[in-house]
Amino acid sequence: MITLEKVAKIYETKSGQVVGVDNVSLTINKGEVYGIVGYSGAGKSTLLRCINILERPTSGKVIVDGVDLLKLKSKQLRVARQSIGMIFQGFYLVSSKTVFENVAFALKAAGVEKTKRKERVLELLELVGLSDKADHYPTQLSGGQKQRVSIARALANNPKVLLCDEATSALDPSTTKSILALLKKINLELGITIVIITHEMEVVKEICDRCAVMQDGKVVEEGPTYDMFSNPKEPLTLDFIKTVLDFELPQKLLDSISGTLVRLQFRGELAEEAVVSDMLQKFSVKGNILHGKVEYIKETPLGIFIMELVGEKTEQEKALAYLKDRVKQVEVI
Ligand SMILES: Nc1ncnc2c1ncn2[C@@H]1O[C@H](COP(=O)(O)OP(=O)(O)OP(=O)(O)O)[C@@H](O)[C@H]1O
Repeated sequence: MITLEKVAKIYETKSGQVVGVDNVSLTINKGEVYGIVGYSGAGKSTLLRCINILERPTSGKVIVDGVDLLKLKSKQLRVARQSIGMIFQGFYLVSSKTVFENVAFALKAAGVEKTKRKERVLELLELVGLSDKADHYPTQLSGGQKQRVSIARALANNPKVLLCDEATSALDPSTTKSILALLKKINLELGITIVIITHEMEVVKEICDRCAVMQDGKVVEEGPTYDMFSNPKEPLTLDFIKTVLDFELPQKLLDSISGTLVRLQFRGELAEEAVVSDMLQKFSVKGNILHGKVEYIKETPLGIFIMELVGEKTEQEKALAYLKDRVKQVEVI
């Protein structure tokens, strides 16, 4: 659905050139929810804005739904942009217009006739759960409701792609969850491809099928979200993963450990969870669980346990070999 080929954006500033995006090549599949994460200044916004040419790349190719956007004249580009909706952290609603008018405006701008607009706006407000707020003004809405209006507006002209620029960063955790649930519904029911930029791994964990990690304008790692969480390759990816799966043990506890400290990681299905109790029955070792969690990465469980194995050295070694045989990832720490 979206192909970026060696996309670069270099800003010319008074103090010299600033690299926004540095030769990024990516493919985002139709119907996918794709996350782009990175710290502030990594180039996420610039890259996202290159997808709908809000930011014109200095070089490279941007192909959306088979159309090479950089080859289009400005009028053709305006039409092509109708199939790419966008929402922002700051909502950008028109404060002097009602919720209804804010959404209707997008239809008017696309040339939809007045009689058809009303029906479509009501349908969109129903989709985002705001049918009762049609006559309200943006100042009368909560942050989550404002984002719902902006989602309705972005979907007005039936886009194939929805770009989300830190869409939940200004929202509290529970409102974030409800907006992510709405985006999930839009992706599943309408088949819209979604690209989300965020610095929150919780967002990626919740809805992204695949994701990319950016630093200094480059993509440093990319892949299925589950693989990124269960087997991060780059230190930066690990940094982000740790914001969700932090397993640092207090130094005082570490100082008191006499046995072998083991970190087990597996898909948290029940059958595999029995590995630990099987191991404790088979060998003369005790296992003290010091930390344990099953996280759901887009609904697929990932179990991580840290335990201390205590007992005779040879029994510990046998127990460890047994664990290594049955569990995909076992690490002595
Ligand atoms: N209009 C501009 N003119 C000059 N430099 C810019 C411009 N926009 C972005 N940059 C620079 O490009 C780099 C990438 O910025 P960008 O906003 O894309 O990062 P980001 O990862 O989205 O950060 P944030 O999360 O803070 O928005 C930064 O060094 C930034 O200063």
